[in-house]
Amino acid sequence: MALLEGRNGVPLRKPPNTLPIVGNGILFLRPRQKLFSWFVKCERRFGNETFQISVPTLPPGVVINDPKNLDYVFKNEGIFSKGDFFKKLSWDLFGNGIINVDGELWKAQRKAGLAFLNASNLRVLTDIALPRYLGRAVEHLQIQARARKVVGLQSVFHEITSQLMGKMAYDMEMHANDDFTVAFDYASGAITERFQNPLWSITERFTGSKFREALDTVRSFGYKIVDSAADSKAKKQGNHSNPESTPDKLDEVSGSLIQSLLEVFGDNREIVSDSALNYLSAGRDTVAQALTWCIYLLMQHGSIIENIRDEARALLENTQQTLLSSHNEGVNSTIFTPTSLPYTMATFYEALRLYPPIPFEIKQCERPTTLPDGTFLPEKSIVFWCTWAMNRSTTRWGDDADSFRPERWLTEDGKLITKSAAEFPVFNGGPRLCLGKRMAELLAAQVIPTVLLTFDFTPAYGVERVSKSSLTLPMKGGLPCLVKTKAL
Ligand code: HEM
Repeated sequence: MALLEGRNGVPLRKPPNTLPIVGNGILFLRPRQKLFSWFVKCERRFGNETFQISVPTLPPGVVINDPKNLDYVFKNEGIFSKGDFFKKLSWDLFGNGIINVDGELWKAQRKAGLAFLNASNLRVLTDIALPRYLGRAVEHLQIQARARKVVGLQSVFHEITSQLMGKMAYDMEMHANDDFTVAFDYASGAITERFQNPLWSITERFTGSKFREALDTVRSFGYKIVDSAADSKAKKQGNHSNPESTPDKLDEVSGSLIQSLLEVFGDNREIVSDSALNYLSAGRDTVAQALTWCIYLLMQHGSIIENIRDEARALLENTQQTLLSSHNEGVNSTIFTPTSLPYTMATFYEALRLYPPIPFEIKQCERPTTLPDGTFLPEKSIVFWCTWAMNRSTTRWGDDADSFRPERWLTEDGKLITKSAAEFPVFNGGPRLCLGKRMAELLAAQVIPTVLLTFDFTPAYGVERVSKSSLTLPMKGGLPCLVKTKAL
């Protein structure tokens, strides 16, 4: 394998404390919070300069921080692929799912996803499904408030996104605390550890029995989704032939993702199952985590909560609507959209900036290339960017980059500022831009004002919350809160 040569003939700098042989490997064994801080320190030391990283588990690699370089990576999907390295380590969990493949297999799954997330399905999501599941969450919180019980808010958000994805994508009832979810969480943590532990293939032989059990649970759930899709198709056909039955719009679109996958991949049960599981993980965990970190930050910034409430109340008053109404099943939250609530969306984006649900990204070079800053990358080398650190760059976000300040996302006349994917890579970019970006925004626009107008939240934890080991950013121990119902 070729070695890194440098930039315009000059060798790339290495981070301080790089050791002979193990390079920066020891750092990768430390808790992820320490690793995040290390990347932030490196970003502040090197700025936009690409630097070299050496970890015994990784092929030769560089860390990029310059949006110009990232833009080049996004636009050259043919050069920068998921690569053998990533695929090998995450294969047991993601298999042939969209997150783990390139080429034709990726294209076909992306097409199925685009069909699922079309405008008319998203309309059913915002107008019927979300108000229903959000309404159930509000009811649950009201009961907990009356009982003065501590509530785990991360689980509440997870429950909303599980029900939503379960019904719309798979036509299945799914919940946040089912065996599959627990097993998936465990397996995701174990896969992340593979990226840090050079001896994983040996250590897992001795310590991996729980991991293997978790993978079995995940896999059998994948097959359950596929089998249930076939049943549900038959049931629907039966209903249509019955003139008495009037399926609601949600029933009509439910299961549309799995049905598209079945159409594309026919009876290849394994690929359909891998793909379904990948979509499930991409679609429900990320949003639930983003909402959790957002409320966590808001609990430390009471004035921002008041601004969100004012914005949402003004909208309800102007349109003479009420949020909780006995006529609706669920809440009447449809009026809350990304366009109608710029301050709320600025807050959501600011939370995503400080706590990006996918904090690290890795690509591998399929052939030699040179980045726009002149860094030469040989075939198979790794390109690494840490969204967590890029989003805290003082060069790009100012001296207060560490502060939670939604106003930075607003123009003087209150309009939302948009950033390019390379400047703000939270949703990735280029042809592999997150397929669910719009869905995530629609969810945030309804969930955040609804819960803040209906409840006061008080932290029921003593220390700063951190993320646990995972490919995404779950809050370790969840977000325990005391909840008080507000008079509307
Ligand atoms: C705040 C919420 C979300 C964030 C921050 C987020 C972020 C991302 C990121 C960074 C990637 C690139 C991952 C990689 O290739 O390594 C991605 C891909 C993807 N996301 Fe999201 N996502 C979110 C919500 C959603 C939702 C709601 C869905 C709906 C199903 C979704 C579906 C996908 C899919 C299918 C991909 C793979 C796209 C491809 O490779 O072509 N995401 N997302």
